[in-house]
Amino acid sequence: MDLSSFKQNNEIFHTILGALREGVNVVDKDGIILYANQSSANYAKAHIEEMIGKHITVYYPKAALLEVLETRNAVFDRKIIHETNRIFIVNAIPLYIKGEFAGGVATFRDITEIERLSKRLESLEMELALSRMNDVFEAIIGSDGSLKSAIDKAQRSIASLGGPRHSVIVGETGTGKTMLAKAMYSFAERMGVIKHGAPFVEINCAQFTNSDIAAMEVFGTEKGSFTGAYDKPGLIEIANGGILFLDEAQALGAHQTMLLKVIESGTVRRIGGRSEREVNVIIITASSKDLKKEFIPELYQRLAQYQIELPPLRKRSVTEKDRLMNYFIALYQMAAKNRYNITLEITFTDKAREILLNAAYERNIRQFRDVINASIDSAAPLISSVEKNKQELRIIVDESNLPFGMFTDSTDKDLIVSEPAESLEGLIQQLHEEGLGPRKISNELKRRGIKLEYYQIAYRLKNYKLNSFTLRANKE
Ligand SMILES: Nc1ncnc2c1ncn2[C@@H]1O[C@H](COP(=O)(O)OP(=O)(O)OP(=O)(O)O)[C@@H](O)[C@H]1O
Repeated sequence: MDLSSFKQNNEIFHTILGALREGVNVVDKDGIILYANQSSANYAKAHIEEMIGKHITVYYPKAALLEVLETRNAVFDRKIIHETNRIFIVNAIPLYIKGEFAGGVATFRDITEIERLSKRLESLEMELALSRMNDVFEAIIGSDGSLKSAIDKAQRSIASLGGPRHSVIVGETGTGKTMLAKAMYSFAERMGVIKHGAPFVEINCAQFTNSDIAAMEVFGTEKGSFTGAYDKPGLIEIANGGILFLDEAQALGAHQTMLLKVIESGTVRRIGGRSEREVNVIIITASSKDLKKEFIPELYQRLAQYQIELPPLRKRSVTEKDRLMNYFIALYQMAAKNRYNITLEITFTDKAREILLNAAYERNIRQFRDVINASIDSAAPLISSVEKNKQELRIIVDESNLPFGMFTDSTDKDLIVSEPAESLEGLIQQLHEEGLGPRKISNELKRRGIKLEYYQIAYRLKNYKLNSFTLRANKE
């Protein structure tokens, strides 16, 4: 088949194909364009006349037709990202004339908008799933296991027939107290106990330098009560109609009596103020301390009825820890999808997973989450080195990616995760760059509680050098 015979034979088809909204390209067996319709020319931002006789790659560098010419097999529904960043869905078939291979024909459609919308839909679906997860108790991992009684109490404190009660959540740092308080808020909203959109006000009383300042924030101040004081509502007033979450409430010190008064009377008096203001607020206090020692007895008694206890991570079953781990991995994937539109497939090696699940975490679930994120960070490339338009990425996290301090050759059961969470690999490289040899690095690591022999370090350094050499060579 050549250009002139193609023209003579196909006048009618030219008219039909020219009217199609799909792009159509016909090439000979060398990839020279014999025919391109108007839609194809539009997509390529060219004129039909100039395209004819040129090689297909001039206008479509990643043309599926190239594969057809090479393999003589058809290609169906291939998604191709064009240089212009437009996405096409392409079908291409080999062309046989009188039994002889003569080239190929491709039809294609621009699906950029459809793709964009479907990605948006996907991310909205994920957001929705996540928002649901945040506001229903069932989505809290462990709600059907170690947190069952805590959640039962939380529900009762909000939706008992006698009206909502104030409560206290007790648990070590990072065990999910804030998360549970937020779930209680959503539950109260759903049950109609508070109005939809009612305030949820959260404050950590321990963040202030002393209990007087914390109290001024919580209860408000009245002008003239002390030099420089001005009229300012406290968080209790701001939370009126909703929920006030007082984290580390024991830090209110002697002002706990004021809190007790709010709970008893449903009124608040600002610091330095004379009048009482009515407030209708559900107070959820939280503490990581022994409340019997920390709260004034009356406040403790008042709240103890609804003392909701959250277990530390070490008391949670391996199955729950495993579910938590999968949940945090899913959150990581979701973040990459939303931010960079990249679908990550993250796999932890069995060994890495085992070490992570058996380590001890002083800051509980929060630290567990941070360690998982740091491990994935360490195994994943930086976004700057991810190929443009890359949509899928596979990440394997092995033990070398786990944060420093977790890695050990010993069989100790109690691995303590130390901070900062940096990768062991990174630390070795850093020490090496500071001029230390394998033996000195091994000693330094031992000092930091990591047992790694000098020959193991030498091996890692060799790999590191090879990698950085390859990197440099690629750049040059
Ligand atoms: N059961 C759970 N299921 C899923 N995620 C959880 C669970 N418990 C805690 N988390 C997550 O762990 C992290 C820490 O939880 P949170 O901030 O609620 O802890 P906390 O007890 O309030 O900590 P602190 O005492 O330091 O304020 C959050 O990212 C939270 O979403």
